[in-house]
Amino acid sequence: MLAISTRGLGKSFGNHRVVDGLDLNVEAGSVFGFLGPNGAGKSTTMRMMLGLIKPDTGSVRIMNRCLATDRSAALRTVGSVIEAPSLYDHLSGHANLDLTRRLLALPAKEIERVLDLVDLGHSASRRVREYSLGMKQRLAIARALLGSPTVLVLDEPLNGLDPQGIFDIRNLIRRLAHQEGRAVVVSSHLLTEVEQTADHVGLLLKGRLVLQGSTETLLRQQAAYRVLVDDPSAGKRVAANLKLIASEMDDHSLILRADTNSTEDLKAGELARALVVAGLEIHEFAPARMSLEHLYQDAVRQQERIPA
Ligand SMILES: Nc1ncnc2c1ncn2[C@@H]1O[C@H](COP(=O)(O)OP(=O)(O)OP(=O)(O)O)[C@@H](O)[C@H]1O
Repeated sequence: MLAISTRGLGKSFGNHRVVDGLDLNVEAGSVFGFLGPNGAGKSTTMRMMLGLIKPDTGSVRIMNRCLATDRSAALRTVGSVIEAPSLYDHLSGHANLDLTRRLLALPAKEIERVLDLVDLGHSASRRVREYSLGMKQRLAIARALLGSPTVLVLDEPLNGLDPQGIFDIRNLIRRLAHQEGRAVVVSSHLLTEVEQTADHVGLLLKGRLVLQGSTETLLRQQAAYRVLVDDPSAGKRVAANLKLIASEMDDHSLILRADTNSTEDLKAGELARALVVAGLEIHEFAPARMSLEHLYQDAVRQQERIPA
């Protein structure tokens, strides 16, 4: 089931087409990583998903309700944290949540439930000004969870966090999707983090969706090999002759792969033969995993070939 879908979603500011014909599909009970560099249009898209700004073209459906024609029913199923969490620093975590709980006319026990979910029960009576950024982020997510929305939209929730903060938020996001059955949309430009968190990804470049699908499937689509040879520079030349993309790792091994836009598959035998024929000594040769970073670089290269 689709928790959020957009069809032909578009938005311009003046002459600048910031979001251009997006068909996004966010599955229920899964994490959707919304990727793209700064200025790609992620926040604008999320704002349209939440009804904060009006699209020029296209539509948004949330839990099968049309945002334009059934706005309050559609938005009732969504919680969000957009940009920096706006919390009252001089109040406790509990008091911050209580303000929103009262506005939503929810029972008092709802606060304990969301505090438990984000693992902040022990710090609930402390003032928010004493919280780390990661704790503030978790508190903001707790607030978004008041009322048990089935969909959560989080804009850059990992920004500015230290490794422990990232780890906590990543686990929380996965738990909310996989154990609690919510759809969580997470925007980010941190490819490695999203690769470890998101079940599905969508990559936005200059307002256009250039890649969308299951993270696992996208990464498995194309063969890649990790090769350690005695002369990495010569290895790179062999790769270039075979029209392969070569990335040199810190240990001087090479990750060799076909461009994801190429229809040619990379054959291990052909590659090994070419390296040997070039007089290289192969110390290691093993299948390698593609990364979102690779897919991202390919998508950027592809887009540069297409005139805007
Ligand atoms: N209200 C606005 N008026 C004019 N231009 C805007 C407005 N909001 C966003 N933009 C422009 O639209 C483009 C996309 O911005 P957006 O914030 O959606 O990108 P983003 O992918 O979320 O990037 P970032 O991570 O930097 O926020 C940018 O060029 C931005 O300057």
